[in-house]
Amino acid sequence: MTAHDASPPPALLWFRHDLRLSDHRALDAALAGGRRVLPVFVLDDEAAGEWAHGGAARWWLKGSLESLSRSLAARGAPLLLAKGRAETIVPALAAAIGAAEVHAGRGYEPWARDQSRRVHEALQGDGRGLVLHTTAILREPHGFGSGSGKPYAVYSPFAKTLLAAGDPPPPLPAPDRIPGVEPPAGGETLGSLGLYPVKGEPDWAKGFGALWQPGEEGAAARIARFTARALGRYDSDRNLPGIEGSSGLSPHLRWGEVSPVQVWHAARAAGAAPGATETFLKEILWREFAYHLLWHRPEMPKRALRQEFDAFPWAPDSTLLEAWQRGRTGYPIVDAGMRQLWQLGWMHNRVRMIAASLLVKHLMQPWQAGEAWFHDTLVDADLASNSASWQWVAGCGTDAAPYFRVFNPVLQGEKFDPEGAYVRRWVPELAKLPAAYIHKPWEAPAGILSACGIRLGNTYPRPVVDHAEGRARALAAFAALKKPADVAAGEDR
Ligand SMILES: Cc1cc2nc3c(=O)[nH]c(=O)nc-3n(C[C@H](O)[C@H](O)[C@H](O)COP(=O)(O)OP(=O)(O)OC[C@H]3O[C@@H](n4cnc5c(N)ncnc54)[C@H](O)[C@@H]3O)c2cc1C
Repeated sequence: MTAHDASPPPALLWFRHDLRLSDHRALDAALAGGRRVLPVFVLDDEAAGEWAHGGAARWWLKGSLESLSRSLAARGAPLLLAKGRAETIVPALAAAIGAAEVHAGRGYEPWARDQSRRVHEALQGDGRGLVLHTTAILREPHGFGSGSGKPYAVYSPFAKTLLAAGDPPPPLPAPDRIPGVEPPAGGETLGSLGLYPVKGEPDWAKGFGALWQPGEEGAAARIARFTARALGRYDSDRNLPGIEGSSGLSPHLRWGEVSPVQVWHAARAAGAAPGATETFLKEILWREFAYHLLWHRPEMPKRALRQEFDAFPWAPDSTLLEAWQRGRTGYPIVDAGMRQLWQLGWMHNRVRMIAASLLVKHLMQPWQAGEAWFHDTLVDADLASNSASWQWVAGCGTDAAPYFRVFNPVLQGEKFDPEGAYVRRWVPELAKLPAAYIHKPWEAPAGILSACGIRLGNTYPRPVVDHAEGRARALAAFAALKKPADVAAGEDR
């Protein structure tokens, strides 16, 4: 027997939502015992169905795959790109290279779970195995529950348990070398995957590159920037959309260019005030909670978790929806957020809450319509966090903001963007308004409006709905579902 014969059979590493080389447990396992590896990414839009990556996500994915391909090639194992059904492609490639095992990160979306099952069955039929690893989250949701053994439905005890469990084990380093195998012929190229640009569509993502650097290096740079500049003031500044007060890590986490374990340890190592670090880690746990919920309530992207909301009298209206999508509601903070989303593929968290609240409460549009728009336009579009957050805002999630708490978009703007810096940047037609009117241009005296070049209803819209009227209508609809006492307890924030 020659030394070559004695080497173990190669392994196939199937990259899914974990487009990195460091702290990658599936990669680590694939390489164990000195195995050679074939790294593969499969674009399987059919499996994802209506949740196939949206436009902004596809822009990101292209950049991320480009970066991953470069890193893999430099280490000796070029990435094979493929397009089609994973349960056909992965077993065929495993057979072609004689792999005994396929290693991959576990998927948590209902469609990704079905996909894992189909790939597993197809491989099993060939006498091969699919080994799934935790690459995207901190704690697997299955078998993890509250004292009574039931899955968590409320965030606080969930977060408390995870914080009490202590820091996760340290992240794994990226391997220096990845011995590859000769890839079978016939893969796709980044261009032939057809992610972006889409033929016949305008180049709507042309502004994205100024802010974002998809890929593992971009993620590391963003962590370094955040821990050096903003983590120490995260407690207060994360709510201010006009400054860089949060990490901007969401798309990097979404695509697994960095793991939550790495983010956790980087935040701890930064040595910021314990309060600020803990507040930040709790946000990472909101993401974790969303995955926990999605695993245990796979209907979450489509159906209200609180069933009484099935009877809510939503009033779908395409004109109102479009005014919201285009940033033309007449509420400056909302319009600024919706335009930031369109131009950068990202929106500040506080403004996501205000904009989402206006859509589902003042405008009475079904939360699923907002969820779908975010899915298509966010570079961090993530089925778990997106659906959990929309249900939270709409009041129909298990641990949601009470429905009667209707955000006042003027007060929210004045509180979190007091000088109007954020509105001035994203709604330039209001840029010259004094701060006193920037969140309520309709209250500005005619002379001021005209001096600022604003003609309400022309250069900038009047509010699509009056706040007090919208709030009253939403509360009345809610009252049909709930006891009046719950409604009376409402407050204007
Ligand atoms: C209606 C609505 C829809 C949303 N859709 C998404 C989505 O599709 N994808 C997404 O990643 N986040 C979503 N969020 C959550 C949140 O707005 C973003 O994660 C955050 O704005 C990202 O900015 P950041 O990285 O600077 O956050 P930071 O404040 O720096 O937080 C650090 C990380 O914690 C996680 N995180 C923070 N807040 C939340 C939260 N409320 N829920 C889940 N994870 C959180 C993110 O991974 C984030 O990168 C949504 C929120 C709302 C209100």
